[in-house]
Amino acid sequence: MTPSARIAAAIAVLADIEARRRPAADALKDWGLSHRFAGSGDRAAIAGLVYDALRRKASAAHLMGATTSRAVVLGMLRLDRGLDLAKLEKMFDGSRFNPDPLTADERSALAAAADGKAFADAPSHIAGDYPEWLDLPLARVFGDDRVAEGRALAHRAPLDLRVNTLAVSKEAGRDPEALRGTIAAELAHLKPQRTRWSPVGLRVAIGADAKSPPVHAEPAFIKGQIEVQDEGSQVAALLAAARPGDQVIDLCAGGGGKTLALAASMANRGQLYATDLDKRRLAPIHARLERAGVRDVQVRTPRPDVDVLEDLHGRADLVVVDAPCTGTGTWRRNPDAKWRMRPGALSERLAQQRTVLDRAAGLVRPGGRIVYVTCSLLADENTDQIQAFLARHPGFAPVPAEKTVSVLGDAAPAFLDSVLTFPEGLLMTPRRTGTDGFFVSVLRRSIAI
Ligand SMILES: C[S@@+](CC[C@H](N)C(=O)[O-])C[C@H]1O[C@@H](n2cnc3c(N)ncnc32)[C@H](O)[C@@H]1O
Repeated sequence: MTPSARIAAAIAVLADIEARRRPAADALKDWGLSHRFAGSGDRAAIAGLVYDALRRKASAAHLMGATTSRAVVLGMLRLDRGLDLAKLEKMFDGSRFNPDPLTADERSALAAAADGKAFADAPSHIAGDYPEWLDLPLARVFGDDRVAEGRALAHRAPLDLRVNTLAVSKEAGRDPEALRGTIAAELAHLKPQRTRWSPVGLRVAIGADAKSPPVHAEPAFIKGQIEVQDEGSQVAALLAAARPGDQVIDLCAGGGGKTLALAASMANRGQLYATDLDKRRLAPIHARLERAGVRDVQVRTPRPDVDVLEDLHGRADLVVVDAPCTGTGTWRRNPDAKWRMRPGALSERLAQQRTVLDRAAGLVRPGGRIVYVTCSLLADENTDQIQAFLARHPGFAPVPAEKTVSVLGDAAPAFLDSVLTFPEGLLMTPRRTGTDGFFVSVLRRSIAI
């Protein structure tokens, strides 16, 4: 397919998403099924156009003065891909498979982008590309920076990998930097860069038209030496500071992303218990633990009316609560979710977070810690949730961010400068740390019972 035909296809897929209010992934899948001639490169490029258009949906529509899928794609091509009027005229030529020629209105809207005034009077939620109802909640956290934070969330995320020190260590010694170097050399064809904060992270940039590389087919992945994990998630697991020999509970283990990282910090020594409310979410963890060479994890699959952690009450050195949340910090990766999110979903998550935090409180030993993590940017799910927890559980106190970050070693001071800090914890964002948005709060239980 030509670049123009791909654009026409992306406009059709977006129109389907809007008309049938369906998830982008479903609409893209259907398009693929009914256009079997399209190769994998075409499909990836069309998906890239659709997701980029969703990322810039509000600003692109504002620029074009229309909310149609064609307007949103045109606005995105101008704002995000930097295509100027002359280039767009050539691509929108109306020939077979290509989009119709530009109208006079479209031409003048696109020309206006060049003078930089198109957003001078735009409200924050349009300039920052997020839903209007979230303007106040985001203003509460970021103030006037919310537009810049929203813009950073409207860019594509890179592909981040975590080097699994458990699986590589036999070949290169235990020094994480040496292990990272070994894997970086093995993946040289992907041009990985060392991540800034995580000492075991590698970052692969992905171009606008490029597919995500098939990491799952890499020998290093098959051998369990790398995992796909956003650097923010890696850092959140590092800040939990699980140590070899600890008794650790991962209460919301899901598919095990954090569990695997915690197990690596513990160097397979001690005991890590992984559980989740939903056994279907937990199921993939078994194969992942096996592939990663993790030996110190017991998976406790939930059972109806049974407390599968009953024997662990008041015993854990560390309980990690990777809480269910709105995912507002991951909008780079899920631009579709950004526009689909509703206030009802927030209240539901808040109730779940309360339940799981209260459960965690009963599991920690005196002197032990809860590490509460969300991939949300909203105060309701982060600082407010922790304040309410501390009011219900006066035996816990937050550990200051300055102390929490010390596990990052040489990177700690710059990391502390980059994050937003609160008495209850710290917040990473794409704009500040180049990661997904993650809130981390460390809560220590007092020794006195
Ligand atoms: C953010 S996801 C976890 C992601 C996972 N830790 C990872 O890194 O791949 C949140 C998880 O919390 C689980 N959950 C929700 N309510 C819970 C509860 N009351 N107790 C335990 N888990 C719960 C959900 O099923 C979901 O898998």
